[in-house]
Amino acid sequence: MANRKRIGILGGTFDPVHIGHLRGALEVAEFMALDELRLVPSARPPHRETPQVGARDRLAMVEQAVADLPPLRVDDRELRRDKPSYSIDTLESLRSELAVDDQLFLILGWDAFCGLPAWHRWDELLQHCHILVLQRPDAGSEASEPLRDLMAARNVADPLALQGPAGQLSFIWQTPLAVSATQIRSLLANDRSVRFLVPDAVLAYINAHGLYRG
Ligand SMILES: Nc1ncnc2c1ncn2[C@@H]1O[C@H](COP(=O)(O)OP(=O)(O)OP(=O)(O)O)[C@@H](O)[C@H]1O
Ligand SMILES: O=C(O)c1ccc[n+]([C@@H]2O[C@H](COP(=O)([O-])O)[C@@H](O)[C@H]2O)c1
Repeated sequence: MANRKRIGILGGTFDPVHIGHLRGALEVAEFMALDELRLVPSARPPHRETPQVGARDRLAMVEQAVADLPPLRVDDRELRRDKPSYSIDTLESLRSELAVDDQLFLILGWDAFCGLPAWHRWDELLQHCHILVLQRPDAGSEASEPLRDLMAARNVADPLALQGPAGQLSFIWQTPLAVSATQIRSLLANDRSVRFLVPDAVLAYINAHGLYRG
C-alpha cells in the first residue's frame, strides 16, 4: 500500500550512544528505505546491570546525536514507564499508535537475537513486528533450538521482501564498527579521549556534565 509507513526500532542502554549505534542505524534505515528509525533508550534494561548514567542524561545524549539526522529519531516511551523495559510492552504501545498495515521492524544485533528466548513473552514479539537481525561475520554465539525453529518457520532470505506489518524474520549482513559503550566508559574513566567515537555534540554533553570520569 502506497502510504503505509515503515518504522524501525533499535533499543539499547545507550550508556552512552556512539558511532557504532548511529552508523549501524543509518545504514539499516537507508538499506531498508525506512521512513523513520527510532532509537529507544531503556530505563531499566532487563538482563543487565543498571546503567552507569541516569535516564535523563542518556536520553539527552541520544537526542543530541540524532538532531538533524533524519530518518533517525528518539523514542522515550521506555523512560516514561515505571517498570522494566520489556520490548513486548514497547511494541504493543507503538502498535496502538500506528495504522494496521504500517510495518514495524525490531532491529537486533546477533548476540541480542541469541538471547531472545529469555525475553519476556518472547513468543509474542512477531505478532507486532518483523525482526531484523544484524548478522556479523565474526558472530560468536550459536542460535539455540527454539531460535533455529523460529528461523525455519519465519525466515525470509531477502530483508527487502518482508511482507505485511509483522510476523517474519530476516538477516542483514553488516561489518560493525569495533566500538562499544563499555570501551567508551573505560576510556573516560581513565581520562582518555573518546573523540571520533561519539558525535562531537555527545562529547560536549559528557564534558559539560562531567559524566563517566574517574
Ligand atoms: N558497534 C556497534 N555496531 C552496531 N551495532 C551495535 C554496536 N554496538 C552496539 N550495537 C547494538 O546496539 C544496540 C544497543 O546496544 P547497547 O546500548 O547495549 O550498546 P553497547 O555498546 O553494546 O553497550 P555496552 O558496551 O554497555 O554493553 C544492541 O542491539 C547492540 O547489538
Ligand atoms: O523484553 C525483554 O525481556 C528484553 C530482554 C533483554 C533485552 N531487551 C531489549 O533489547 C535491547 C538491547 O538490549 P541491551 O541490553 O543489549 O542494550 C533493549 O531495547 C532491551 O530493552 C529486552
